[in-house]
Amino acid sequence: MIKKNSINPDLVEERKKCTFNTLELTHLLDGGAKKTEERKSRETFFLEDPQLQSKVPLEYLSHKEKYEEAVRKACIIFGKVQELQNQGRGGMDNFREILGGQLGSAILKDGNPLTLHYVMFIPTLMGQGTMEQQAEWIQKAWNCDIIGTYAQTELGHGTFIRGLETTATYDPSKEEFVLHSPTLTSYKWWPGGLGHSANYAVVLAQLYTKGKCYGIHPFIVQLRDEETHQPLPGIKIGEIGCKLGMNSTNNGYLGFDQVRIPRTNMLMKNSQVLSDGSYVKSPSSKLTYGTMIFVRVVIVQDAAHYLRKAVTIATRYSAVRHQSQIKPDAPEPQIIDFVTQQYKLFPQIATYFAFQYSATWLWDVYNNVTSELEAGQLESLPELHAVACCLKAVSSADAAQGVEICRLACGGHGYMTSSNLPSTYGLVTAMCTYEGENTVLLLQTARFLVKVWQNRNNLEKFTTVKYLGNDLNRDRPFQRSVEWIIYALQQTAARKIELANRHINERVQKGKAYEDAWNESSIELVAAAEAHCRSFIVETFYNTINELKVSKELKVVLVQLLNLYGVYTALRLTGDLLRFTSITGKDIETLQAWLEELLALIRPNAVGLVDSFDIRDEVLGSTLGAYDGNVYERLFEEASKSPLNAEPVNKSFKLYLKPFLKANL
Ligand SMILES: CCCCCCCCCCCCCCCCCC(=O)SCCNC(=O)CCNC(=O)[C@H](O)C(C)(C)COP(=O)(O)OP(=O)(O)OC[C@H]1O[C@@H](n2cnc3c(N)ncnc32)[C@H](O)[C@@H]1OP(=O)(O)O
Ligand SMILES: Cc1cc2nc3c(=O)[nH]c(=O)nc-3n(C[C@H](O)[C@H](O)[C@H](O)COP(=O)(O)OP(=O)(O)OC[C@H]3O[C@@H](n4cnc5c(N)ncnc54)[C@H](O)[C@@H]3O)c2cc1C
Repeated sequence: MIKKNSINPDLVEERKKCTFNTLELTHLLDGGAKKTEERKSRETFFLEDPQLQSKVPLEYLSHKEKYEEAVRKACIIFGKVQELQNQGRGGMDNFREILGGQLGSAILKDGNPLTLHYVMFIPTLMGQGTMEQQAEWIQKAWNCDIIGTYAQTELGHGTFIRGLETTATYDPSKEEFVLHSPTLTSYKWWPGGLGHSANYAVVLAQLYTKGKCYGIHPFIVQLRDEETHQPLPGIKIGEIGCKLGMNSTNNGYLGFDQVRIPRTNMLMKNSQVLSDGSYVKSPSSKLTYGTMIFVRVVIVQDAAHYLRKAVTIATRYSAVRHQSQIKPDAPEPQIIDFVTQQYKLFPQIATYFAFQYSATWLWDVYNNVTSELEAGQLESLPELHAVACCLKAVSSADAAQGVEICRLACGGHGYMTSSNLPSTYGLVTAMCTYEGENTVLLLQTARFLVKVWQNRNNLEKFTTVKYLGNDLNRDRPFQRSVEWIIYALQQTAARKIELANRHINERVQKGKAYEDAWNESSIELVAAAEAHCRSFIVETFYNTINELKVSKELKVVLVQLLNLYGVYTALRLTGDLLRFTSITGKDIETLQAWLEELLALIRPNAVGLVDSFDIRDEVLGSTLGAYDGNVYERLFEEASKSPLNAEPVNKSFKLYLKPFLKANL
């Protein structure tokens, strides 16, 4: 039914209006023309493989069938990844695309049961294993001779990992650890792939040796027989059931009944238990948390990718959809011409760019700090932890909200699963919880900020908090510029940190314990961490755009997006700006007028911008967002796949409706 090769005329017109070269932007976002070519070839390699097509839309499968289909595809995908590696075409880009929102969510729409193997099991072996342990385990894991997961969270504790209850007690007579789950709440609960896919796990447990507890440590534990996949003796394992989304990830539970593992299965790069049971301390107890930092860093990139996918769908749909009237007797406009619609969409486009640049910055810093840690230098770890926590929290929260705004922007059709917006929301909103619940992570950033604030005469060693050295009383008069907005956001963040710190101190002076004072001030602390993060994101966007070497035409558009992101952020924080800077009501009107001007300036390039993201139709997976804009034909085609439409009369008519109708005659 879909008219092949026919592009919706509205989209044809939109593409004519574009003022810059979309290919130039595609190359910029990919990191160069060669990278674009490589990405496209990878996409073709995966997306055009007939084995990776699904006959029936996922939504119509049962929970069990979904899982089985996901495992089938996951095995093919990673078989293909190994094929690429053998051809010398392997590398990080493959993994990022295949496990994240860029490509992975196209093939496995509702999560991948093997993700944790690559995203957490292997990185933990690499980051926490000694050289000998790496030699023993990593090759097996890369070859997929074993499949692992990361089992940290328990039924009773996810956030407070010092409170985990699983124990690993050293028995020097046999040189073994005994893993045990002493209570129901100590059962591991949530690890991806744990239910029925993984046969190994890195298990985080409280280490006991010589009668003393040394806190949580990572252990490699075999869960299932390598041949039969039967759970090993003492292992109680299963899947935790249906969730809001990610229903193919096979999140599982796990209990231990006195399970023995060799001493050498404790990952001992940072701390060790010697054969006689003596404990050798790590240079920092927080090195055990290294894998979590890694995943928080990659989540920022993933959040950006999901957001650009959603906004591509909603922008193309808004260019094709006609509804209502702006003037009497005028034809129904494209809904993208309603300014309120532009206000829903264009800030999401700008937000994607903002997150993309922060994600790139964070990835580079993460790699530098990791090299420093390898060399035994720990100085930069607290700042990396603080910035990774707040960027993970703000990007996941804003992306989830942005995807929901895009869904609402598509009206009723956005509510269809075939729009792919509901399931995208399911994937993105999970990010707000996993890998550290967002409020908790913002409080971690606040802890760092308060400490820095208390020692703000000594800011040289930091990168992200230099502004805390500025004189808070030095006012910069309002200007309609991003530079002023950055100043205002930093001023707001600094003031909020100062206030929260002051309120903690006041509470302490009134006799409260510091921890209680902290808890009572925590609403302000979270707000301070968020403000700090927002000022960082705008500043990073600004610095990146200033350094870009691109054509004049593209630069103009990127600066418009930067300005839009800045003014949109500022207007969302109007109350804060009025409170912490000398901005006036009149100045706010100026910002509002600027926002409206920017929406109008971006309007002709909206479709061009999302086209530049160059997301294939299979990756969008949406009836509303395809490149050709044949929305209504696609909606009909998808409706025809409903199993209820396979027969004109459903058996429920005979069974229930007919007798019911008769009874009411
Ligand atoms: C192969 C390539 C792949 C590419 C892939 C690309 C695709 C992406 C796909 C993504 C899919 C991802 C799927 C992942 C699924 C989710 C997995 C999980 O949730 S797993 C489960 C995830 N679970 C969670 O995330 C649990 C969240 N909970 C926690 O992280 C912690 O318990 C806590 C941080 C909240 C508190 O910890 P606690 O020990 O009580 O700490 P205190 O508060 O007492 O602070 C003490 C001191 O420690 C400091 N510090 C703290 N952390 C760190 C750190 N990481 N570091 C350094 N320092 C740190 C802190 O600053 C403080 O310093 P100071 O002030 O004293 O100087
Ligand atoms: C889809 C998904 C996949 C996951 N995959 C894995 C996995 O593979 N491996 C794994 O080990 N875990 C996994 N998890 C678990 C995840 O990491 C935890 O759910 C997460 O860290 C939050 O912990 P929690 O569930 O205990 O929440 P809780 O900490 O109970 O949070 C509940 C509320 O309490 C508040 N709260 C808690 N502590 C504080 C505090 N100190 N200050 C202020 N407020 C606080 C929170 O802000 C929140 O509002 C996954 C979770 C999800 C949803």
